[in-house]
Amino acid sequence: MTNQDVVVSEMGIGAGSALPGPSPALLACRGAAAGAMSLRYLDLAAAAARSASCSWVDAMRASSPTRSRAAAAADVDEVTAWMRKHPSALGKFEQIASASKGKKIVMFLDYDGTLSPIVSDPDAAYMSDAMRAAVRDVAKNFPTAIVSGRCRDKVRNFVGLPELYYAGSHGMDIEGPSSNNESVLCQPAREFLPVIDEVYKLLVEKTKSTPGAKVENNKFCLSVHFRCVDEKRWNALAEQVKAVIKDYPKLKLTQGRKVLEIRPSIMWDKGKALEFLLESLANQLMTLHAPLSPGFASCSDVLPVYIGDDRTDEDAFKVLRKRGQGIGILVSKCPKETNASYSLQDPGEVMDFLLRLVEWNRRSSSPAMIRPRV
Ligand SMILES: O=P(O)(O)OC[C@H]1O[C@H](O[C@H]2O[C@H](CO)[C@@H](O)[C@H](O)[C@H]2O)[C@H](O)[C@@H](O)[C@@H]1O
Repeated sequence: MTNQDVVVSEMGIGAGSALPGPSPALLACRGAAAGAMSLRYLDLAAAAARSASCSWVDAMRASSPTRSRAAAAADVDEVTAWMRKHPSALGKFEQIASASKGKKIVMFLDYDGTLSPIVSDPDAAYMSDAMRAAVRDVAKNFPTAIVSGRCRDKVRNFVGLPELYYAGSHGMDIEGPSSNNESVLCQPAREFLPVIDEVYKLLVEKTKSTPGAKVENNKFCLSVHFRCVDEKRWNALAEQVKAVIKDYPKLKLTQGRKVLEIRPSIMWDKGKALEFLLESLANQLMTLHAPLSPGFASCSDVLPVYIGDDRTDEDAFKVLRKRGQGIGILVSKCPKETNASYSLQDPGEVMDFLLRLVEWNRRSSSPAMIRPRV
């Protein structure tokens, strides 16, 4: 197998398989990106005829439409239908709260596009102080983990809360709260470190002729950023990336928001990280409250809530669906194919949801008020 055949797993392309058919909703977003409103099925056929790198580029456009594009994205009926399937987690807050009654919430939060707004410079994706305070409050109430494509150290520095769990490099680098003696808990791709460093250097060299291109070293994976590159050069840049990784059959390409990601072809993703963390966190809860019991993580007493905005978060949403346990919330302004059950529009709404959850937990765990007799 050559790397030309390797996979954009989030789009459902297996090695050597046909191109993915973007959903009508995705096409609508992409259609808006092109300034056209009625692409849909005709475009599906056209999309299938394009080259693999074109499909990456199309998928990247679809995954991160600009605000005006998103606003124009789909017609009202399509948005209404999508919202019916993935209602607002704020609008349905009472439903979510009642699903968590008697259960211990475990909170999983993606970083970019979920806690911080998407910005042009990946090194300047700061989280607001208000969001940091909200996440700190969440962590006081529920075990909380940040699950990110970023290098673990970088995302921990951005968030700045040592009491949390962090899963960096799309879950391939997991650490516990800094108070733990052994804070690194899981690094399933350790053997790939030298090859990732090698490919990083090659990609920097290869892409330096493309104005605006940026390669980010996320330790166990790499990101090639397209956001500041003229769209006319996107196909050529995708080709440059493919030309480098074709010699590395143990690496695969995936796609995110205006980014191509290069990572080890191991069966590990944000979904696996969620399962690993659920097991660790649940065991920790059990040692605090009752004797350790194996398999507690699958017990119905635990309610994982995962909030994320990107294709890579779909691996975690899928795990929740498969387990029939927990709540997946997609952060998106426009219809996207997703395994999440609920939606929020942007990091501002994520913060409102987190604050509401904290307030609900505070009220429901405080002793009932004793009314004076009259
Ligand atoms: O899993 P995440 O925490 O969502 O990380 C995914 C990627 O996020 C970052 O890139 C994205 O955000 C940047 C800053 O807003 C933006 O410039 C870029 O276009 C987005 O793709 C991060 O830089 C990547 O390394 C992560 O893989």
